[in-house]
Amino acid sequence: MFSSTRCAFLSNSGLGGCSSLCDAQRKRSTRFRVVSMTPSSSRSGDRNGSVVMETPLKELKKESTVADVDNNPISAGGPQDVYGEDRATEDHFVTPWSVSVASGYTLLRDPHFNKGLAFTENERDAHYLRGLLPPSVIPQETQVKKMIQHVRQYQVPLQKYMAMMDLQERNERLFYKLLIDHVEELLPVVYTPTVGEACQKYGSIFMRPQGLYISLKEKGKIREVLRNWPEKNIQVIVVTDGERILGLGDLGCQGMGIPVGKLSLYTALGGVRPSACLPITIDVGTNNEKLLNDELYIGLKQRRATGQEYAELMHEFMTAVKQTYGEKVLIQFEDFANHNAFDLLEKYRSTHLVFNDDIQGTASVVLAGLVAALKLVGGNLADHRFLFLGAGEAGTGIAELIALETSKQTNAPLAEVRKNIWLVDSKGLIVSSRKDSLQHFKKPWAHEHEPVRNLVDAVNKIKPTVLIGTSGQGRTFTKEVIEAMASINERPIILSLSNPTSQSECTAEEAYKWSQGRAIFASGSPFPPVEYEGKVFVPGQANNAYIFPGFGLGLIMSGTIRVHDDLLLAASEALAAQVSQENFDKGLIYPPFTNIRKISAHIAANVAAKAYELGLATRLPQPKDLVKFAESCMYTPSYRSYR
Ligand SMILES: NC(=O)C1=CN([C@@H]2O[C@H](COP(=O)(O)OP(=O)(O)OC[C@H]3O[C@@H](n4cnc5c(N)ncnc54)[C@H](OP(=O)(O)O)[C@@H]3O)[C@@H](O)[C@H]2O)C=CC1
Ligand SMILES: CC(=O)C(=O)O
Ligand SMILES: [Mg+2]
Repeated sequence: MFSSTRCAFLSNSGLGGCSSLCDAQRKRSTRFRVVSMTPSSSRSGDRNGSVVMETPLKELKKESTVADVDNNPISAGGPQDVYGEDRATEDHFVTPWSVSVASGYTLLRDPHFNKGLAFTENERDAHYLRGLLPPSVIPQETQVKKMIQHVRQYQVPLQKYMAMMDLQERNERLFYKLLIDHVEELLPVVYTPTVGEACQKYGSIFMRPQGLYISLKEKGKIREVLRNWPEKNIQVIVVTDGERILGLGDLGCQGMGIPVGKLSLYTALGGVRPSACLPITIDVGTNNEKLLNDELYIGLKQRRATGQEYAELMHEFMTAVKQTYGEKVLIQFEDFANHNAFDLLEKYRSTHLVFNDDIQGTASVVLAGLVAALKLVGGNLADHRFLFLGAGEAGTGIAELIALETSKQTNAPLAEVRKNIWLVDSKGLIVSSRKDSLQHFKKPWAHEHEPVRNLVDAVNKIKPTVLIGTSGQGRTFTKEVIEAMASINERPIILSLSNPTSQSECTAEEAYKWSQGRAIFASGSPFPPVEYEGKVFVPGQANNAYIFPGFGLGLIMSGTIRVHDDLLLAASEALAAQVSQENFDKGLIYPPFTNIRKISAHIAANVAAKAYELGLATRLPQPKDLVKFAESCMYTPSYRSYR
């Protein structure tokens, strides 16, 4: 469909494009690095199957009319979202290499550059859009208003989710603007709880791949698979193997919804460029019988590989990522089952920039909430007693960070402060006399105590001031449990962290009602405000989404090369400091998500400051004002003008 005059070049960050480089273009393009799109070519086009011609930047005069360079210090030097078009000789380009994206119909189909009806009259003339759009020019703000109405018209959360995914596929900047402007309303749509249902039904709602699938079939070829991804300057990868998706269990390959959702929060909440984010699902099979028998299941139809086969695939993946994207790419492990999660973290934490969100990110967010809660209930961490239902990744991760912080505050040995923290798993209270062989991550919590089988008895015996649910089992904080907490404490702190909503240990209403309105409550998935005896209680959301976007930004902007526990403490401290008196007055222990970008900038700054202090940051010199620097690094989704 492209004539020689209309066919435009494709930039390193533009999707889709013309199927071959036309002659006229080829002539003009010799001064530039130009990618001719063949079916196998990628956006950077430095691979077999692409025609690549490069010209160093000095041969291109810098020009001032390209208004859309990502003004982002942390992406400088790498491929950026730069729009140009095929008037190559007019020196329209500012990147070191590559330029230009498709124009006309192809431009409208490119989610990175599409602006829909917001294309101006001039842009419509310049980019061959005349006639391809209805005549009205509608600014982005108005498009946002229209889109939020569109999403609101759906009553079913999954339909809202699909409307959002559809928008992300059509117009990325509008998607992010909408998400940022309506974050409280849309977080439950693109993230928990709805993303859980989306993963369960991924096979039937699957439209277009949104991330990379690396299965056992790709063993031995993972570097090649990584090169198939159209973006080259990757800064954050969220990877899952789908074995423990939220509290929904093994969803195999359909767990992809989680990395996709988490990374959209990296951008919306933390300001990391979308093109720097790569969602990955490792498919080693699934043990979910329902999926194995489902003809629409999108993953490998085999039982999960384990042992050496699993370890080898993961090792090839970890090695390939570092070789492809370098030392400083951040890898976030997400929703692995605990029998792999702890081992993977242990194995790679000293060689890669990795963290496990469920173990470490969750710990950081919960510690922040607890520190804030102490302002309402009084005392220091050391004065409190903690009981967990659930002793897996989240439970033991949080327990360890509380112990670490308490030990720092009191100078008491870790082993000593751990004695104030108790965990219950599916077999009862974890005590030293337990006959079953405890997994290694439970052992530090096996204190001297008689065996206790159930949670109510554990509450009555341990007399905790804080009860934390990390069991993945819904409605396990029964009336009896919450009444017991309320009889022991004037202000019981109760956190039901399990996701999605169906797995929450109790609802907000139950927590407030059964404690006669005295509980300080937060949950992993959001609950609406509750009215109890004429008073409105607003529950907080204790979710790692508060931490990982800002945490990741802090690591990236400082060029940090390893994650140290002190960085998680720094993130936690920064989040706790963002809870205002107004929030406390409402009984909240987390600030609202409406301010999340500001919160993320503070988290990023505190994390980066600690990384510099520990000598882990490689971006030198250290910026003077790290909060401002963090803000300046953030991607903003406003449309750029294409001149
Ligand atoms: N709010 C947030 O930000 C986050 C929330 N989560 C949520 O936390 C939940 C747990 O995640 P994670 O820790 O990774 O999962 P794990 O599988 O690692 O741990 C689950 C733990 O719960 C225990 N358990 C299961 N059933 C019961 C029961 N009936 N009674 C008591 N204990 C039980 C398990 O016992 P056993 O060891 O004996 O099998 C295990 O110790 C999930 O729902 C997840 O969505 C996770 C991360 C972040
Ligand atoms: C929030 C999260 O990471 C989880 O539930 O697994
Ligand atoms: Mg998770």
